Amino acid sequence: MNRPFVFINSAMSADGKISSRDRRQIRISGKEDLMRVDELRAASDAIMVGVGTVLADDPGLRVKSRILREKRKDMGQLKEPFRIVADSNARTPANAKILGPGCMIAVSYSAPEERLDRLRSGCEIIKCGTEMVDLPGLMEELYNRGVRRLMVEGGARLNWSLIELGLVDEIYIYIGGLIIGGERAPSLVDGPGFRNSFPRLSLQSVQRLDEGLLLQWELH
Ligand SMILES: NC(=O)C1=CN([C@@H]2O[C@H](COP(=O)(O)OP(=O)(O)OC[C@H]3O[C@@H](n4cnc5c(N)ncnc54)[C@H](O)[C@@H]3O)[C@@H](O)[C@H]2O)C=CC1
Ligand SMILES: Nc1nc(O)c(N)c(N[C@@H]2O[C@H](COP(=O)(O)O)[C@@H](O)[C@H]2O)n1
Repeated sequence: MNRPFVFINSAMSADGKISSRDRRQIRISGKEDLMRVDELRAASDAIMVGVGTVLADDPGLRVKSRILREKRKDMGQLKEPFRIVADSNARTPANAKILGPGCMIAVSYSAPEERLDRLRSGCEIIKCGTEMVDLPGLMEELYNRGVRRLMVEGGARLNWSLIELGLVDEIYIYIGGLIIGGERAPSLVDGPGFRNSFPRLSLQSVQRLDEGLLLQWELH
C-alpha cells in the first residue's frame, strides 16, 4: 500500500496528559515550541486531527508565520497544507475554524447525509470505511492526491488507531513543565491499550525547549 510518511506531534504534561479532565485545551508548549510546530506544519503536505480535537479545541491548523508561508511558495508549494479531520459520523460543526479551502473531512459511509450537506460548502468530503473512517484507505487516498508528508496533531484516540495499525513513522513529543493529572484526562495514546506486544521506539534526538523537553522518536 502506498501511504505518506506519517508523524505525530503532540505536547504533553510531565505526567503524560495532553489535556485536562474536562478535555479542555491546555497551553503546554511555550513560544519556542509553538514556532517549531509551525515549522513542522509548513514542511508538511497535510495536517490531520480527529473530530474529538475539533470539538474540544476548534483548531485552525494553518501555518501561522507569514515568512514560512512565503518560503513554501518559494519552494513551489503554492497552497497551504491540506487540513484533514477524521470524523466517522460528520460531527464537525458547520462553523468550525478548520473549514474553508484546503479542508477535507474524512467520514464513513454511515455518516448522516443531512450532516454532510451542512459541511459540503466548507470542505471536501472523503468517504471511506463503513462505521469508522478506514485509516489505511484514507492514507492511500491522500497519497494518490499527492500527500507525501502527513502531520498528525492528535488527539488521543486517533493517535491510538494510527499506531495500532502501524501507520506512524515518527513521533515528536514535547514534555512541558506542568502536571495535569486525572484518570480520565486524555494521554498521548488512549484507546483500549496494547496487551502483549508493545510498539518499540528508538530515540532520535532530545532537545531542551522553553521550560520543557522535545523528544523525537522513530517507530520500528
Ligand atoms: N496537547 C496536544 O498536543 C493535543 C491535545 N489534544 C487534546 O486531545 C483531546 C481530543 O482527543 P480525543 O477525544 O481522543 O479525540 P480525537 O481527536 O482523537 O478524535 C477521535 C475521534 O476521531 C474519529 N475517528 C474517525 N476515525 C477514527 C479511527 N479510525 N480511529 C479513531 N478515531 C477515529 C472518531 O469520531 C473519534 O471519536 C482534546 O481534549 C484535545 O484538547 C488534541 C490534540 C493535540
Ligand atoms: N504543540 C501544541 N502545544 C500545545 O500546548 C497544545 N495545546 C497543542 N494543541 C494542538 O494544537 C492545535 C491548535 O491549533 P491552532 O493553533 O488552532 O492552529 C490543537 O487543536 C491541538 O491539536 N499543540
